[in-house]
Amino acid sequence: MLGLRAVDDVLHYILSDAPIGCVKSEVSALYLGAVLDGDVFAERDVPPADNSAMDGFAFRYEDLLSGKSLPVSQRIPAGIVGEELQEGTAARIFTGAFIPPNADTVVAQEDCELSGNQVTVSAGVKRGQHIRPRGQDISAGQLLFEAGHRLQAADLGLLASLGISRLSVSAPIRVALMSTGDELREPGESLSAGQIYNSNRPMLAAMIRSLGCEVVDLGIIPDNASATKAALLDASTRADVVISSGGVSVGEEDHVKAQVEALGELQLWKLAIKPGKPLAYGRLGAAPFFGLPGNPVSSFVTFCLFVRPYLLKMLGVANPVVAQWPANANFSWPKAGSRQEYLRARVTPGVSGMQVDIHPQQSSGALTSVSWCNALAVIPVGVTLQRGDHVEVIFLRDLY
Ligand SMILES: Nc1nc2c(c(=O)[nH]1)N[C@H]1C(S)=C(S)[C@@H](COP(=O)(O)OP(=O)(O)OC[C@H]3O[C@@H](n4cnc5c(N)ncnc54)[C@H](O)[C@@H]3O)O[C@H]1N2
Ligand code: MOO
Repeated sequence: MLGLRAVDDVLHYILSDAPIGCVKSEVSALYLGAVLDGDVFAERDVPPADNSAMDGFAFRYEDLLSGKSLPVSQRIPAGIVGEELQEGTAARIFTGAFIPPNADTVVAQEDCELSGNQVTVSAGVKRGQHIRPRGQDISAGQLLFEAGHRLQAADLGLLASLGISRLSVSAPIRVALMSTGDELREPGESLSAGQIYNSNRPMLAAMIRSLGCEVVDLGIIPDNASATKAALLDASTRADVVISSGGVSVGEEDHVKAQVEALGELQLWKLAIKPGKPLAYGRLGAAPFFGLPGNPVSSFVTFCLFVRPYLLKMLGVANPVVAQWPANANFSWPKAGSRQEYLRARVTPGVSGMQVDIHPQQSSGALTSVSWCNALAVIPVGVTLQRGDHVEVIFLRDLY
């Protein structure tokens, strides 16, 4: 008998059930969200040589002690290697240019006076100033990333600074996406009476792609047993993971669950969560299956909380579960619920910490609340809140 299961138990169960090691590795051009297959060590120093942090002049510190003007003996733009600096002379130098041998100090041009070819320093100087030393950012041999790290934008820049454009990463997971419902039409099509537009498809597809996975888009599937069965079968042969939305509740028009049971195995159904109670999880042959509830907010929340960490775990990410942060409720929650609630919330900084407001419309059909929010506020089972009470939030920016 499958009852209402607690959110944390379900998360623990599905993550320990996620097939790991089945995703192939491939040497690939690097991209946002790529998951590294092995540790990455630096093979060189960055920057590769001492270089100037300023546009100005490079000197031997000793030559500045007299305060006399010095002749400029060479000009070193970035990209040009200078010659050894002759004693008693200065080098014109630009930001990023390598410091010539024998020079040890740079003075910004604002602190110098140039008269003809003679330069005089007009400010106090410290030995070694304005020089970025070789290896200041990265030293050869340094561990940069551990296996399972997901590349962020700055990581792509960091790897590029080492000359790395390709690495072994987890191959993208193919995720089949089907939207069930006779009432659904795609944007661009005209609507007849009783019909609505398919909002889950672009939303879920975007979230799947934001994880570096590929979408196998099966479009809209009608609400009948044979079409649902055929689509699930097709999906399970073409994809590594199958995701449907809609048709997982208890009505006789809800065919997904029965067909998953007929074709494979239903391992979980019905969670103590709001929105998203009828989430289904199981297997279609080798392919894991997630049946997300049709209500758009329920689809969004269950994808973020369960499917996202599951796909990341399959990709090899070590800690796929998103963090919850402490904040202060700027609302009251007088009625304790029997399901853990994920309220669409907006978190703003305040003098006494993060302040959390909730959207006035918390219906699981109201996507405006998701567009409006920057966080989900987590209200555990049986909890009531007064304004000012501690509440935990999940930031949406951590989910993409
Ligand atoms: N008698 C009961 N009825 C319902 C229960 C229940 O326990 N007993 N649970 C409710 C809860 S909670 C949810 S959540 C929904 C989930 O139902 P389904 O997953 O079967 O979803 P559908 O019935 O197909 O659709 C629900 C709702 O969402 C709209 N929808 C569906 N797909 C899309 C889409 N791709 N884009 C936009 N909107 C979509 C659909 O038209 C319905 O309005 O069940 C409750 N019922
Ligand atoms: O669990 Mo449902 O998603 O509340 O509407």
